[in-house]
Amino acid sequence: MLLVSNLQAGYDETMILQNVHLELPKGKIVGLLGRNGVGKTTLVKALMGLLPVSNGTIRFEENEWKKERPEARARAGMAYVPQGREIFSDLSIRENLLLGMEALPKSLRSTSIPQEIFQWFPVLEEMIDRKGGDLSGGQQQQLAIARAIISNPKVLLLDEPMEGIQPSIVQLIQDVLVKISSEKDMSILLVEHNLDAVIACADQFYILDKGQMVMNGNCNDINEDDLQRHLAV
Ligand SMILES: Nc1ncnc2c1ncn2[C@@H]1O[C@H](COP(=O)(O)OP(=O)(O)OP(=O)(O)O)[C@@H](O)[C@H]1O
Repeated sequence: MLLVSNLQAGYDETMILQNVHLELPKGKIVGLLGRNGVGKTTLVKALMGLLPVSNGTIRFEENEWKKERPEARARAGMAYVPQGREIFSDLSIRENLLLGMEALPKSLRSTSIPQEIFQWFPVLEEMIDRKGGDLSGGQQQQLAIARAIISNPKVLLLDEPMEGIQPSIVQLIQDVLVKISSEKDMSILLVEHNLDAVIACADQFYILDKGQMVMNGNCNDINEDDLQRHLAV
């Protein structure tokens, strides 16, 4: 679905990512782990077209992404939930969700919110007219994910969705991710610090260290000692 080869990207003169390889198969959840500042967000931004790529390739289905803008990537089926969520605080849950449908072609847009969104995240229906800024952190994160998946993307990029969220909501988000990846055949890249969250819901994992992929594999075969070597601060 998404294949990254030899990717090099960074900010102005500072290269952060070096020869990065990553494969996100259709309908699978891939965890991207790494310590603070190793380049996880930089990679996600490069995939979404928010940062230029200096070298290497990003293939999405049959296309090679080069200079396509984020809006074009969104229309083609990529959705992104940035770290810190970035929901619209002054808009209601309903208005935030309706804005999420803007990524769909006009002919597919609806004026009503698909019921499945509320089956996954019931609290959003209960509080539908409440402003985004008046929600708890966990409720805002549910809204941010719901807004991203409302357009039925093929690929969902999530940057640390469990950060600062209480355990019961972490569990709910993990369960929803597993459900939508299998029911909708959605490919999910889950950027995480938290190894337990990746083990709980991902199929495969990658570890980034100082801008390079140092380890990857299947979550069923994780050797936690090896992983901790790369993740310990
Ligand atoms: N806009 C920017 N301009 C210059 N350097 C930046 C910019 N944003 C990030 N960096 C640097 O790029 C490096 C990688 O940052 P990045 O945010 O990708 O790491 P990360 O792995 O996502 O970290 P965290 O887990 O803390 O979010 C860091 O050294 C950071 O200081």
